[in-house]
Amino acid sequence: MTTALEVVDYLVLGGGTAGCVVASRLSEDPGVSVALVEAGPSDADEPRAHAIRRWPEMLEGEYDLDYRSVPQERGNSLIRQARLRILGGCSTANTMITWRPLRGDLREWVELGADGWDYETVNPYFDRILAQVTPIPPQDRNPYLQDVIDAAAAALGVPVRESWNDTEFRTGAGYFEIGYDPADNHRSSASYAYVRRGAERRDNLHLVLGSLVERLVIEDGRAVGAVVRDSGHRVRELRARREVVVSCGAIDSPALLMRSGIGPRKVLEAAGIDVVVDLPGVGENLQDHAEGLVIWEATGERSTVRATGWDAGYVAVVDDGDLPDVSTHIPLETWGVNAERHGAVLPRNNVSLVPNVAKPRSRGRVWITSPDPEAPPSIDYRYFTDPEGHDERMLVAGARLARRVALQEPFASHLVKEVFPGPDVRSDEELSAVLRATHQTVYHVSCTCKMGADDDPTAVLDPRLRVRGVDGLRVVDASVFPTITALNPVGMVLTVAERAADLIRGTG
Ligand SMILES: Cc1cc2nc3c(=O)[nH]c(=O)nc-3n(C[C@H](O)[C@H](O)[C@H](O)COP(=O)(O)OP(=O)(O)OC[C@H]3O[C@@H](n4cnc5c(N)ncnc54)[C@H](O)[C@@H]3O)c2cc1C
Repeated sequence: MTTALEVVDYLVLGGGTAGCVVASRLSEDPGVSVALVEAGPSDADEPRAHAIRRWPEMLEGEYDLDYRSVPQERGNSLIRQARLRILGGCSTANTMITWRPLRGDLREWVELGADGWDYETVNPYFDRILAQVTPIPPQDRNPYLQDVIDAAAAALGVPVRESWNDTEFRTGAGYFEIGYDPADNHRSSASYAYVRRGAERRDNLHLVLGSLVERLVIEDGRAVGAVVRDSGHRVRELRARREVVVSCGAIDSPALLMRSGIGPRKVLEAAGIDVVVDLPGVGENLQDHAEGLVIWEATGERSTVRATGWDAGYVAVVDDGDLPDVSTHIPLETWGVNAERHGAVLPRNNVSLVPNVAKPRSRGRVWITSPDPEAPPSIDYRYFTDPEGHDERMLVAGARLARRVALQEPFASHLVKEVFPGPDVRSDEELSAVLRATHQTVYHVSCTCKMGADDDPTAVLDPRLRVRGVDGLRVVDASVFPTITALNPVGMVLTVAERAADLIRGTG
């Protein structure tokens, strides 16, 4: 149903990955009304959103907010952070590599004060996910990827995995599990799985599309609604009888809180916004996965068979923890723009490995400088700034692992020579400098409205995802993570949203 009511029981702001789950689950109860407010359009008539292998065509176009950062002290200052303004949000343009929550990530969350987010409690929520998550079947398996998987397993001594989500692991190599239907390559986004396949026909779910939330309405310490502006610049107020849920993603959720007067006093005052709650953690604690790049000139031609083109990889432990330290994707086409900008001349026939820092310790921030809801927030990732140098060490370690894999058959036979960073770049210092200057984001920005313990002044949310200092207001999306997941986060975003629906309904 697409007409909007002015007053509903639950207002869900942001119809992205998490927002679609929450609105769909809450509207299962015909006795409540839910409005899902999304700045972008429906994905229903966008063919590039349906075929998951067309995901690159969704980037840097009309749906992509394409956020830039402030200059980076130690990382790449030219990162383009894709954020999708369309129903389903980033799940409508991503590669949907989906992992069951890792026990080690949740252990860390509980240690940081997220009571109730232990593995035993959270893990069953992954099994509720409606997105079709599947190991890649034979018809979509590219034989070149199989060669790299086999080489990685042999070179690094990790097992080849046929599937991942049915077991607990620290290491492995294999095709990933992906949210799609292999029969027709249809993306299983949150929009498709949760809203368009059923929930949108419910009378009690109101889709309010093309509507930007300017700010929350807070009265007497309680969130009671939101001011929204549609594409015709008509501004109106929507109100919630029960709760307001913010699901605008790890960049725009803190920005919306700040525009509404919830955030660090200094930031709000500098932006000319009246302080409603001085909450210093809003926008802080930003984490992202930075990925390095190693490129080789390749021999011969390779098959173009694919599910998404980013279908496989390996995860490895460098130190001795219970989580992977390095996660490496094996792309079918090299994303070479950062290397070329650095002066690399790439042969037409090339292949690459992209190792990312799985558990980064650096913390960045996002903040606003104006009350204008269309003004892009400022982002400072502060990549590779952790005092112990852990992130830099893992970036270098990831590139060294990639070089080891390249020496191993059957991958070695695909390669002529390394062309980037190049065989002359040998010392840790040299490797670090080149990799840091040219790294890419894996688009996993998170943790900017983290949940945490009562005595943590930087925790924006309590462990039931309620915003501290305001009644009737929760945040549900990748921003609530206390720390970033070691692997691709969308499985955890969906899991968190499933659990959030129970917390909101009072059944979890
Ligand atoms: C290119 C790309 C590839 C990726 N690949 C993978 C992958 O393979 N596996 C994986 O695990 N993760 C992947 N990710 C990351 C993953 O998709 C995200 O972490 C996840 O989807 C974030 O979900 P979210 O609900 O936090 O935010 P989003 O999905 O971004 O949803 C936020 C929504 O809020 C809306 N919104 C924002 N502000 C407002 C406002 N003021 N008013 C109204 N609406 C608003 C947005 O339009 C958007 O729809 C990828 C991301 C990208 C961009």
